[in-house]
Amino acid sequence: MNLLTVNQVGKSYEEYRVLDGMSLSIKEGEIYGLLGPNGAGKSTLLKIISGLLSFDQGEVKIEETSLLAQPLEYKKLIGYVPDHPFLYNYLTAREYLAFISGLWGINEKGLIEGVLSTVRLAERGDTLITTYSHGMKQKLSIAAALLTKPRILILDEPLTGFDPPSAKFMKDFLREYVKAGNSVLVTTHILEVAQHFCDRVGIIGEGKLVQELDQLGAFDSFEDLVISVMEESA
Ligand SMILES: Nc1ncnc2c1ncn2[C@@H]1O[C@H](COP(=O)(O)OP(=O)(O)OP(=O)(O)O)[C@@H](O)[C@H]1O
Repeated sequence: MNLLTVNQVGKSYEEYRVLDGMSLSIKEGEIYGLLGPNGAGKSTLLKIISGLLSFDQGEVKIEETSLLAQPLEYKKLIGYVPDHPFLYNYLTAREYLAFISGLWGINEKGLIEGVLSTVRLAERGDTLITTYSHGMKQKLSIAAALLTKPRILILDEPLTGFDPPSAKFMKDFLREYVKAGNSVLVTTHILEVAQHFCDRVGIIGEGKLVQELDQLGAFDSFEDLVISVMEESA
């Protein structure tokens, strides 16, 4: 069953048409990787799907909840983790999560401790964010995204800058998350991550999806294939 549907989305930055007839569906329980050359529009699409950027045409929905028609309900169903998360450095993790919960109007006992321990930050929850490493900031950003119990997590380059234990933690965490009937959408330039971590990938070119691939483990020359698709659509 499709959890996320992007239908014929178009987006221009002034004269420049970044997305033009972009359509994409992500199934329940799936980790979907979005690939494409620099400047293809991956981050733009992620921001549109996350409800952070307006678009000129088309529609986006999670199951039957429409981004345009029911923005607040829609945004609770989605958790966005940017590559460089914006955090308040002079708050502690617990204070930051309390602040974000307040913005959503959430006051659920145990929720903050739950998300902190999910990302294994409970022990450092009372230290200032400014003292955190890149990986810890990413984990905190995920914890914040989990506060609304979203059905889809959207992550821009999620494994960049992680040490091997943190990268493994992140992959295991996301695999468990989709097993519970949720979905994950990631962008990555690392084709090994795309092939061995994602269930399916889509390649963007000329503002739309030019190819989707599944059963990724079966490809002997995945890298060559992806590069040739990108070059053909450049
Ligand atoms: N706010 C903006 N105003 C004008 N142009 C923008 C803006 N944001 C992005 N662009 C342009 O839109 C195009 C797509 O950018 P985007 O960041 O979505 O690409 P990307 O596929 O994520 O690239 P990368 O792989 O390099 O991260 C680029 O040409 C970029 O310069």
